[in-house]
Amino acid sequence: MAGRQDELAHEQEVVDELYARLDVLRERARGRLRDVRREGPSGSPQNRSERDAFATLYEDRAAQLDAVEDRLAFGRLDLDPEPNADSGGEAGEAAVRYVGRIGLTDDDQRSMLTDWRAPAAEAFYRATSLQPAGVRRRRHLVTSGRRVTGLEDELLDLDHADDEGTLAASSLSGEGALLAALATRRTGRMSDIVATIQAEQDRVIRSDLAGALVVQGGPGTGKTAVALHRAAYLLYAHRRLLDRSGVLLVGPSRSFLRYIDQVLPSLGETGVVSTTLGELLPGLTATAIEDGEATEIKGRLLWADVIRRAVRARERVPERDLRVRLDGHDLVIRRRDVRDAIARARRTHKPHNEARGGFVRDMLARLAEQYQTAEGRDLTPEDRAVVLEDLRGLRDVRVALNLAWFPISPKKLVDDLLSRPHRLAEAAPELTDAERAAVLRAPWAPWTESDVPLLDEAAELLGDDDAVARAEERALAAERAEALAHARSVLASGAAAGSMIQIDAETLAERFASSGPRLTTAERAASDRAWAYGHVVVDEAQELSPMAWRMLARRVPTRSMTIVGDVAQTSSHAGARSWSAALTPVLRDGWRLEELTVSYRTPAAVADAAQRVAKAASLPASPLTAAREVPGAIVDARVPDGGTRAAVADAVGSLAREFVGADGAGRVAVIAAADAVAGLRTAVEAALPDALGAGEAARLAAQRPEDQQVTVLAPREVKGLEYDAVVLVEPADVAAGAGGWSDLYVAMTRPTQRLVVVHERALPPGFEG
Ligand SMILES: Nc1ncnc2c1ncn2[C@@H]1O[C@H](COP(=O)(O)OP(=O)(O)OP(=O)(O)O)[C@@H](O)[C@H]1O
Repeated sequence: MAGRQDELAHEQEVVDELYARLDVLRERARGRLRDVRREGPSGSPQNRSERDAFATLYEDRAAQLDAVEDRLAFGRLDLDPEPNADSGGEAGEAAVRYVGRIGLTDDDQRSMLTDWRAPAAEAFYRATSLQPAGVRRRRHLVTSGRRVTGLEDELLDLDHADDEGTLAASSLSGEGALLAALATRRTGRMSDIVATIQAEQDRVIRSDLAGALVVQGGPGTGKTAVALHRAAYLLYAHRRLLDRSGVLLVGPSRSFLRYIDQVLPSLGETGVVSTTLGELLPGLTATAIEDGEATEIKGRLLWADVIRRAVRARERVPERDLRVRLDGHDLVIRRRDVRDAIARARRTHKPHNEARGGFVRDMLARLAEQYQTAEGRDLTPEDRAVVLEDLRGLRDVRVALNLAWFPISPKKLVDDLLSRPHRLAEAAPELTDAERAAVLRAPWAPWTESDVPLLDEAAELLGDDDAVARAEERALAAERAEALAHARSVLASGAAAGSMIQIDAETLAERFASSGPRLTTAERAASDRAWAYGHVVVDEAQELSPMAWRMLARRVPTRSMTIVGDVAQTSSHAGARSWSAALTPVLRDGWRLEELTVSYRTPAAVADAAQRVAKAASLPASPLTAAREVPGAIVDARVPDGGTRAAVADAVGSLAREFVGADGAGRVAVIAAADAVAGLRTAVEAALPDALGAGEAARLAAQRPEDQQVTVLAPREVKGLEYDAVVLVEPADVAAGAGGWSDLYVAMTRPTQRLVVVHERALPPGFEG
C-alpha cells in the first residue's frame, strides 16, 4: 500500500497548491475591492459610476471564488502525450490535467485546474475503455474539506495498465465516488454532481444551445441535476450572449426552488432567474387552487383565440349614432366613422391599449371636420387644436369613445371573461355550456396558476400604453449608448487590464450606466414581463398545459430551451402524456428528445416495483435501471383494519431513529392521499416524543415547514424531492386521488434508502413482484 500512500501524498500536494492559488486570487479580489472602496464617494459622477462598476465586478469575483471552496478539484486525467517531434515522434510521459469546479491558472497563465465545463474536461465524463479519447487513466479525488481522503482510478488504456489501477469495467464512471454520493444522508437541499456526472448525463449537459432539448427520464435519473448543470454549462460556454439576455428557470413550486437553490451558486453561477409559473408575471402570485376540470379546460390552446375575441369585444361600433353639442353646433359620432376608425387602428397591429390613442385622434379629427363644416369656414391650426381639446374634454365624447375602444388592463379583461357568463359565451363559442360553467368563477376571485397564461396572453394583446415608461426607456437607451462609448474608451485605455476578469465593452457599459438603481440582468429580466431570455430551463415540465407552453415560448424568441420531465409522473389535468402532443403545436419541429435511463435515487427493488406499478397502470414510463442495490429497501407492513395511524407513527419513530441525525442531515417523509395527511400529521407529532425522546422531538417540532426532517405530505408536495426513507400509506388510496396512478408512481420513487409501505387494503397490481 506504500504506492497508494505516496499517490495520496502527491495528490494532497497538488490540491494544496490549488487551494493556495485560490486563496491568493481571493485575497487579490478583496484587495482590489478594498482599494476601490477606499477611494470613497468623491470625484465626478462618471468617476463614481466607474468605481461602482469595478466594485461590483470584484464583489462578484470574490463571491464566485468563495463558492467553489468545497471539492475545488475532484478529477485528474492522465492523457496520451502529444507525439514529440524532437524525439522522432516518440511518445513521452503522460500529460496530466486536473479537473475542478473552476479554471485556475498561475501568474504565467499556465493552466493549473481545468473548469469542468471546458472542452478539455469533457473526457473526464465521457471517456470509456472502448473510446478512451486519449485518456490513459481517470482518477477521482475524494476530498473532505481541503484534505484528500481517497483516490479512485479507472484505467482506460490497457496498454498502459499497471498493478495499481482498476480496470474500468463498470458502465458507471467513478463508481465508488458515485455510490458514496448516492448513499449520503439527504439534507433537504440538492447538491451539485460535478464530480460524478455520468456519460449519458454529460451528453445532455453539453448539448447545443440552439433549439429546444427535451430530456425525458424516469424518477431519479438526474433530470433536475442535469438541467441545472446544463444551465451552468451554457452560461460558461455562451457567456457573452447569456450574461446579457439571461436564463430563466421555471420550477413546479417555491419549495422545489428552495430545494435546488444552492446548486447553481455552488457552480459559480448566480445570475439565473428562478420562478414558478404562478409567479412568472411581475407583481402577481397565483396560488389559488381549482379543480382539475377547470385546469384542463383553461390549459387548452383555444384560449389564444378566446382572449383575442375578448379584446376585440372591447372595440365596438355603437348601436346608434350619438349627437353631441359643442359651441352650439350639433356634431354626430357616427357608427360608420367609428367602424372606419376601428378598422384603421387595427391595421396598425399595435396592442389594443396602445392603438387606442390613434383611434381617439382619428375620431376627434372627424368631429373637428364636422365642427369646421358647421362653422362654415376653415379653422386655423390654432383653432383646430382648441376644438380638438374641447372635444376631448366633452364627457359624452369621452364616454362614447371609451365604449367604442375600451382601455382595459389584462387582469380586468380576464376577470370579466371568467366571471361574466355573457362575455365568456361571446368569446368562447367553442366551449360547451358545461365547460363554460366549469371555468366560471366569482368576480375578483384569487388567481390560479392556469389563469397566468391567460393573463399573459391578454397582456400581450392589450399592451401597456405606458407612455411615460416608453419615454424613460428611450432616455435610458440614449444613456446606454453614451456609456458604451465611454466603456470602449476605458477598455482601450487599459484601465480594466489586470483585473483577472474577462469583460467586454457592452457589459462594462451596463455597469457604468448611472441612472436609477444598478440592476443586474436577472433583476431587470424578472421585473419585465416582456423580457426576451436567451435560454429557458423548465423542470417537471410534464405538468405544463399547452397555454403555459405558449407563454414560455414567447419568453425565448430563439426557442432555446431545456425541458426536463417525465410524462409518467404527470398529475395536472392539463399536463402532458406525450411530449409530441404537448410541444409540437407550439415548437413545431424545433425540439429534440434525449432520454435518461439510470435511476440514481431509488434502490433497485424500489425502482423495479415502481416500474411494475407503472406498467400495470399503463403509464408512459421510460425504461429505468437502478444504479445500486440496497438490502431490505422495501418493507411491506400490512396492518389490520384501523391500524394505519399507529403503524405509521411506529414506522416513523424507528426510521427517524435510524436516519435522522441531529447534525441537520437525514430526512423521513410520510406520503399519503391528500385527505389523510392532517390526521397522520397529528398522529406522528404525538408519537415522536416517546420514540425519540422529548429533546429530539422538540428540535424536530421547531423546524420550519420547509426544513422539516420528519414530515407528512401529499404526493403533489413531494414532486421532484427526495428523502432517505419514505413511509407510503395505503397505495390504493394514493392512486385513487386527484393525480391517479402517476401520483403513486411519484410517491413510490422518493426514497434513496428505504420504502416502508403501510396498508390495510390489498396492494395495487404490480406492487408485489
Ligand atoms: N451523476 C450523479 N452523481 C451523483 N448523484 C447523482 C447523479 N445523478 C443524479 N444524482 C442524484 O440522484 C438524485 C435524483 O436526481 P434528480 O432529482 O435530478 O432526478 P430527477 O430525474 O429530476 O427525479 P424526479 O423525476 O423524481 O424529479 C439526486 O439526489 C441527484 O443528486
